[in-house]
Amino acid sequence: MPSCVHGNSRGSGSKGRPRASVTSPGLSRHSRLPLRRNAPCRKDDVTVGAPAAHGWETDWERAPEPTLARGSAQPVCEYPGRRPPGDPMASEGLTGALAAVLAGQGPSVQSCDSAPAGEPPVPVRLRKNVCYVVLAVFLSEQDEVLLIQEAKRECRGSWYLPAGRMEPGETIVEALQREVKEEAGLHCEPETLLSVEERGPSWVRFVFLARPTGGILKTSKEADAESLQAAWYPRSSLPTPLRAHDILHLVELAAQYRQQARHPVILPQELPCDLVCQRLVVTFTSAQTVWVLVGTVGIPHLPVTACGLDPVEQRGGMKMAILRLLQECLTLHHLVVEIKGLLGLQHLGRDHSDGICLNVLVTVAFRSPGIQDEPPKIRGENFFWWKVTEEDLQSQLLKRLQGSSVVPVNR
Ligand SMILES: C[C@@](O)(CCOP(=O)(O)OP(=O)(O)O)CC(=O)O
Repeated sequence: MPSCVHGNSRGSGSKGRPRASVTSPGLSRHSRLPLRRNAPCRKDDVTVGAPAAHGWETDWERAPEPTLARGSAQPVCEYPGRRPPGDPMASEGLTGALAAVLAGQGPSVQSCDSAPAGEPPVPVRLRKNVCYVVLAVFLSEQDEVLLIQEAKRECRGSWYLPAGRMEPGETIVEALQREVKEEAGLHCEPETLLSVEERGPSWVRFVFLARPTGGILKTSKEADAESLQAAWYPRSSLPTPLRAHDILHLVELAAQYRQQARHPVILPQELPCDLVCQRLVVTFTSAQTVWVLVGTVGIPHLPVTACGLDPVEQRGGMKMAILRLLQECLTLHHLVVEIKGLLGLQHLGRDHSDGICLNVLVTVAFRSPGIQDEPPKIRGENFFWWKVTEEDLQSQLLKRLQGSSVVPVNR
């Protein structure tokens, strides 16, 4: 049975009683911030994106004061009258959720564990307070790249990859297919996410490796406001001028992926979300043992942090939201935190739910080189370290960590 490790909560906060890491008017102290205005914020209201192999049937009643086991090296909380987070039911739920996230899927997001201070985050609105961009890299077997010639006044005549801003109500893949059809005349299917670029939570670009599935390449005779034409060029001799040189790195990413796929196919999961948020798989490894940070407010879950659209979080980028959550439970000054990249992406875009959830792999390690075979202490009751003991899951997670087998963010 996986063990859970809590920080010594007695000395911290309000007499060890668990508290919601995020408070919002009208919510009980033990709830998490609901993301969907019309969705109940039940404590265990989490559904797995894929058919729920591991249901969340547990009807958790928040126990009274947890008692600390005596004599244990690490204070291990026992919850009388409540299954402890290490309980097989909770562990099975966590195993299911982690397996789903590692498979590029993910539970839908109903609430978050951390949000910017002050007012609850406002729901995102595409083209109003967030801009999502889709971009396609087509790389033929002859190592040729599909480029389009821009028609816009400010960049007319320059060459770029097919790209464009998403429109309200469409999914990410629908936006990609629309932009490619408009600018290059081709039908396409995405093969995998290659990269995600962000300039803070209000501007995110999704870069895909894609393949043509039909249509007729747009020639200069079909020039219109979307583009002047499209053409294939050898990767070693792209036309000039380019609209921007940022696409050179993206073309190289595509070529590297073609040579050796560093991560499994990762495609957007059509799951609704109201905010720009990140579900974290925060890991600590020692030898071949791996722990994952788990949120305890409600039913044990992979923690979710909401990104703010305020100038501070804009300037700091989406990593700010990750560091904010970690600061709530860890003493970061003696730790090294590394954001490895994406395991998955969730968005639907219907019914005005324009949010996205990025499933992000993060590692935490001690700065000092000394041998540390236990994860860093956790402050408070809202999180604990879950030791992943299920063999297949543990080896999957270690493999992703060792190979950095994730979609890069801003790299
Ligand atoms: C990501 C871009 O470089 C290219 C896509 O922008 P466009 O101006 O081509 O968008 P549409 O008008 O919707 O087609 C723009 C940016 O945000 O940097």
